Amino acid sequence: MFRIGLTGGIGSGKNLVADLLMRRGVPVVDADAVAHALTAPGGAAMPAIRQAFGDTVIRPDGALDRDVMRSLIFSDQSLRVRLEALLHPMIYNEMKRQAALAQGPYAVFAVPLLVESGRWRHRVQRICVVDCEPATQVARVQVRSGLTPEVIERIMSAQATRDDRLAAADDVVFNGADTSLDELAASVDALHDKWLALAAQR
Ligand SMILES: CC(C)(COP(=O)(O)OP(=O)(O)OC[C@H]1O[C@@H](n2cnc3c(N)ncnc32)[C@H](O)[C@@H]1O)[C@@H](O)C(=O)NCCC(=O)NCCS
Ligand SMILES: Nc1ncnc2c1ncn2[C@@H]1O[C@H](COP(=O)(O)OP(=O)(O)OP(=O)(O)O)[C@@H](O)[C@H]1O
Repeated sequence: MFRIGLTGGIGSGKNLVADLLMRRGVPVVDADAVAHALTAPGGAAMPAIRQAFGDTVIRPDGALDRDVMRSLIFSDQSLRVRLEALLHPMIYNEMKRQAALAQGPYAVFAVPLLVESGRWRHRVQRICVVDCEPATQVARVQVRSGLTPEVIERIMSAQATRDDRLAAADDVVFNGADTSLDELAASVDALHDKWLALAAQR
């Protein structure tokens, strides 16, 4: 199957683009969704997380305490590396399992850290970047999560820069501060047509 990697910085609009594609019947395998399932109560990653980070990162219901873990990993790079080393292979394996069930001319892999990670780049035929101004990322995430601009900027500094991401892109969906949802849907429709045509040529 033709494979598209969909990526973008925090708050760029990746989830919106993925939803628009899903509404067009495209199978989307989503790294964030898999990561959340692995760290939910009873999630498969929780025993290893408890072992590596201790009980303070576990909520009473057995789920990952996301606020505690966020403050740990975005203030200490070695802890972020430790969490990623544990979670990323599990995320990847589960995404592979889900992808094997996908049907259709092409599938989309939504991966926030696609450009940063060596794992994905060569496993997709195209990279699509959802792009917006960094200030728009901060504003959107602030509204959505209530995190402070300082915390959001710290998360952004653990990600590829806008330029690095754009340099890796085969396709770009611009979703800036002034992009309406109708404009975003029109960009997604155009890409969907393009990817269907490319998938048909293979
Ligand atoms: C730190 C955690 C607990 C915070 O949880 P929270 O619910 O606030 O965020 P969520 O998981 O929904 O991620 C939101 C966004 O944060 C950014 N982000 C998450 N993890 C990372 C990371 N390791 N490095 C850089 N950015 C990250 C991405 O843009 C992602 O889309 C969580 O992000 C996590 O477990 N991260 C490690 C797993 C990972 O690397 N996930 C990225 C997708 S593979
Ligand atoms: N063009 C837009 N118009 C209005 N709201 C938008 C637009 N693009 C994104 N948003 C809003 O901004 C927030 C972030 O978008 P979204 O969740 O799609 O981003 P993301 O890149 O998946 O973020 P993350 O990396 O944090 O998961 C959401 O609340 C979304 O509804």
